[in-house]
Amino acid sequence: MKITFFKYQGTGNDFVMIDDRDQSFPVSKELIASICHRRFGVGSDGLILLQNAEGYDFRMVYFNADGGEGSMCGNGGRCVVRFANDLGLFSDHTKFIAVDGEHEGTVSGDVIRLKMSGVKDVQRYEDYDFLNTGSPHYVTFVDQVDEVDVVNIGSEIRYGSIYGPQGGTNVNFAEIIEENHLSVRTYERGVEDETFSCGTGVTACALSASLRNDWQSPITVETIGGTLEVAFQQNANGEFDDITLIGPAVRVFEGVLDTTPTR
Ligand SMILES: N[C@H](CCC[C@H](N)C(=O)O)C(=O)O
Repeated sequence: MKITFFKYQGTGNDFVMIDDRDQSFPVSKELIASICHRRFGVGSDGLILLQNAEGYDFRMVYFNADGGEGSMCGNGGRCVVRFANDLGLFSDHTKFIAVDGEHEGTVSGDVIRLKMSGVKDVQRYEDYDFLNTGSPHYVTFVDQVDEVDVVNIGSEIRYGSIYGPQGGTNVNFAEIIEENHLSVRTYERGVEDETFSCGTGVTACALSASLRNDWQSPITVETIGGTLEVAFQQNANGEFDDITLIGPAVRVFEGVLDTTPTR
């Protein structure tokens, strides 16, 4: 079976994107993992299906590189907004549905803004915070993020901490560069590696830093793959809403997949 696909990336978090409005994509963990594989397939951190959804411009269905259906993906959400715009599904403002609920997005030149789910509960501990920004994130602050062994420490926390048994967590290491400015590296579950950027992780780090340092919105976050901005509001109960993830998302190429097994 031949399937046309597109490759998108947002700050170096890359995705295979498929227009699945006719729902013909043969979803299977093995097929998706083989497409995302960087040696045997196209190579990506995840795969996204754009489907029709009643009452919305589209539905985003996200899978991690291991082929498992993931929770929300912030950079993938920004990329699918760009994809839907490229397909002509909306002109500058869109409303779509994803696994964690409704999202809004806007396109203005190079910049994609994605409204994220609200965050009610931040579990705070001395050495780290744990919060769900659409996906679960462990956030710890370090002095020199460049020096961190992200893969080894990240996988230890992902599998070994109390978060391991419940489906695991993504693990973020954040360094404060100056007020309202962070540098973040992320170990992503489902990719089981460091990625160049993680949108829900960057969002989690920004919210955690604002709580710990009393910073106001917006917060700028450097990742390996580029710069993102997180804007938010905190209501009287301390909950975060109107969270927006802002940054570039671009189409890289298109191609045709042969879904007969590649290995
Ligand atoms: N890269 C994504 C996160 C994917 C989440 C996934 N790794 C999981 O929690 O299973 C992002 O930009 O938010």
